[in-house]
Amino acid sequence: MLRVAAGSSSIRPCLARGKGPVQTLKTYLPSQTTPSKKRRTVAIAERSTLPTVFSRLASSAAALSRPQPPVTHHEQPVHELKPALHLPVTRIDDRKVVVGWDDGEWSRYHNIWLRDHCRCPECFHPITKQRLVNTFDIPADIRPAEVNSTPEGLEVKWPSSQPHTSLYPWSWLRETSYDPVLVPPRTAEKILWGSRIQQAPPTVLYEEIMAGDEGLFKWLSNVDQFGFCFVSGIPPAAEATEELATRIAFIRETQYGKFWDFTSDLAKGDTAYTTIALGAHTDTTYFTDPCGLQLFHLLEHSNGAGGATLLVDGFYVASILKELHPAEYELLSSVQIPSHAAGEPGALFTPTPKSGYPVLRHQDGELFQVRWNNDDRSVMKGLKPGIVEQWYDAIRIWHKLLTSEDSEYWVQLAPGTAVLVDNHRVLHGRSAFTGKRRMCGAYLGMDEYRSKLTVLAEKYAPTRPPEVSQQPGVNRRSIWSPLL
Ligand SMILES: C[N+](C)(C)CCCC[C@H](N)C(=O)O
Ligand SMILES: O=C(O)CCC(=O)C(=O)O
Repeated sequence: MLRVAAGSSSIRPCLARGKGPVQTLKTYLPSQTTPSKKRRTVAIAERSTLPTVFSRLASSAAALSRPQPPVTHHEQPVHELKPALHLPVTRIDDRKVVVGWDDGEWSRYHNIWLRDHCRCPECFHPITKQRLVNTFDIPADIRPAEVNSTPEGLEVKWPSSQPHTSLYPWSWLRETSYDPVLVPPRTAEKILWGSRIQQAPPTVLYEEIMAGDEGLFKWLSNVDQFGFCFVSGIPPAAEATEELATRIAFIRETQYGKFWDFTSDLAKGDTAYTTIALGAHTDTTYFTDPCGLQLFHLLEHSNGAGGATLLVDGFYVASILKELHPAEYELLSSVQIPSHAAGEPGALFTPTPKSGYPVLRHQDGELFQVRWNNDDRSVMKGLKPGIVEQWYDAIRIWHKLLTSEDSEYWVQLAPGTAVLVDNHRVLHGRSAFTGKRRMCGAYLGMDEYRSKLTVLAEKYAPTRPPEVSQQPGVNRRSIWSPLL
């Protein structure tokens, strides 16, 4: 879900309608064989505690006109309307098991898929959450000997040649249903912003973060929503800043070192180590996997001026480009950009593939990464001749939007306040400066950041209680966690 922060753009009216650029979640269209989705009403008062209880229509002719699945031995024939615990209808259907839900949906699970996803302690390690069953020992044509709907879930008895009983909780089956997809992937709400974010930039107190995981969760949740978050009240020292960074995860070491403390002395072969202005960019575009987070803390700036920090929400600017210049958006989403870091004699970094990656990267139609550093861009050898000028037109429009007054958020950092930036979304830069300026900080890996946020969210914002109680002595994480 994308939302545009208040007053963020002159074109807001066209964005405001849908509360900003709204993600279009794929909508599943059931196959012809799927019975009507008309809701079945609950005929019997008693309902199980199961999150989804299949209930059967008792009387409406409309329901009976619908093709009914064959009655199996555990279904209550419609004429017997005695109170009973109603569970999802299940049946073996050649190479699949079919589950009928109380909302009229039907899910189909391939037999091989079910056997491969058994989570009993023999098949799935309860502590390490790793698969133990040998997928390749499962006969390709495996077929259940029996399926039963039980209050705990779908019970599958596998044939005597492979004797085994599996149990799949109903809500796990619903969550993982792929034919059809019943629960679309959850994406955290992103709040897109322009220059007016300066009125209320996300900020967390250093002491709150250092005091415990709740403060850390608040900090990272802000980064997840806004793409950046300030930390105020930090002791103006490199040591405290490094300690702050490692609250998230181990620091990602690069050719610039682990924790960096830099100034304009060209100690490293990069213009960051000079006094020149740096336009809005994301870092390490020359890595196959650009660094995930970047922490900046200005420790000193004396005898000079300038050196202001620039932040631009790449997702916000991309949403405007998509709205106003769809053809250029498409070019920035497809043309690969090669990149390099060649300022150190002992290193020459380029990504794999060497042809690089587009500025705007998508998964299932959703923008998930912005990669843009025009200074580090290599020779555009891969451009098709027929689109060279269009591509330059596209990056010119992109640059114009990035550098518009509406997009740029300028802030003068000072000792004691750091900023943590999602380097896959928010571009940063700085104005030229004079005098002695000392900046420290660190890179963190995207996977390490997402892991920490996920673990904190399990504790402070669980999406649902663990499906089944844990085996004693194992870690708190459910073997049925939707995150696995
Ligand atoms: C942050 N630190 C000063 C260590 C290095 C900056 C490197 C910047 C480089 N041009 C890039 O975009 O990756
Ligand atoms: O010096 C700064 O404020 C930022 C430098 C920069 O853009 C970088 O290190 O990537």
